[in-house]
Amino acid sequence: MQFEFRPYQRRFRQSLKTHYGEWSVREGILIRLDDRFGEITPLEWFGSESMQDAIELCQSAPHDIDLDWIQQIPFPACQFGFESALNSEQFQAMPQSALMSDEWRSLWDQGYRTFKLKIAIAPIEIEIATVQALLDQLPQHANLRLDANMGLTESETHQWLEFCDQSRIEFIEQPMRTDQFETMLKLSQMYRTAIALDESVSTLAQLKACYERGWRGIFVVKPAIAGFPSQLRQFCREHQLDTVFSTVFETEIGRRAGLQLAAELSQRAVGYGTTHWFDELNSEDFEELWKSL
Ligand SMILES: O=C(O)CCC(=O)c1ccccc1C(=O)O
Ligand SMILES: [Mg+2]
Repeated sequence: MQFEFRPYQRRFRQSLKTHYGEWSVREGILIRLDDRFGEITPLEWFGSESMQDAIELCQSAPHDIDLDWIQQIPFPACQFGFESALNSEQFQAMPQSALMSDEWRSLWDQGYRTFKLKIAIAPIEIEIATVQALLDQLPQHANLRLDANMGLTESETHQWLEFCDQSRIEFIEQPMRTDQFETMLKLSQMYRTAIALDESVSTLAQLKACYERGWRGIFVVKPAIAGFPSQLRQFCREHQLDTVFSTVFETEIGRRAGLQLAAELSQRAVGYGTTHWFDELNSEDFEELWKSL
């Protein structure tokens, strides 16, 4: 197969604020194998390879690539990009969760019924009050998820879970650091509100390790950084994992491949409602995306 690649940069309409700080430009790589497309979107702070690693891998690739070469790729975001290019089929629509910016109403009008809010950015009392105010406004049948990106202490996590148990929150995502696994496991058994692991399970190897250590709560799966889709599919099926599939801000190319896996493997609304965060590279036509770079 003839291989080509094109790096891209995509600016957020407004920077995304998380516990890690602000994110203003997404960098990735579109790849092409004959007439099939794939996408590489590293997320180094989640433990994937860096953008530099991915570029170097693409630069060192032969012009004519075969399956053996693809199977030897050592990096998870590259594994996803190449293998999903081989297998790009059609995808099925799934209910989507919108990553909230300021306004939920326009997202509601676009059809979203599940929303996700980043927390652990401001002091906890302020954030709990904000979430309460939001719940007071949202229609009863809306779902709300909270994502702390590892930013809470154990006592703050208790505080949030107590609040969530009194309200209607679907889950809290990655409340604490990955080295606090045992504490999160204990907390997941103490409250009605579920905990979803995200940073703890960003690659398939980590996901397997958390399963083996006893995690039976929700697993956030970011297929674009999880490694070979074929291996991910096999593990999720074998163990009937309760999963939420989630974007790392791919273009439509990586996103379709992720949604296709989600439709096969997950029951929950997918965390791919993020197109409102970008003005550029929003086309749904792969050829057009490719040509624009
Ligand atoms: O999962 C979603 O609903 C939206 C995507 C999201 O929050 C995200 C996007 C890029 C990197 C990290 C994260 C995250 O879940 O922490
Ligand atoms: Mg998360």
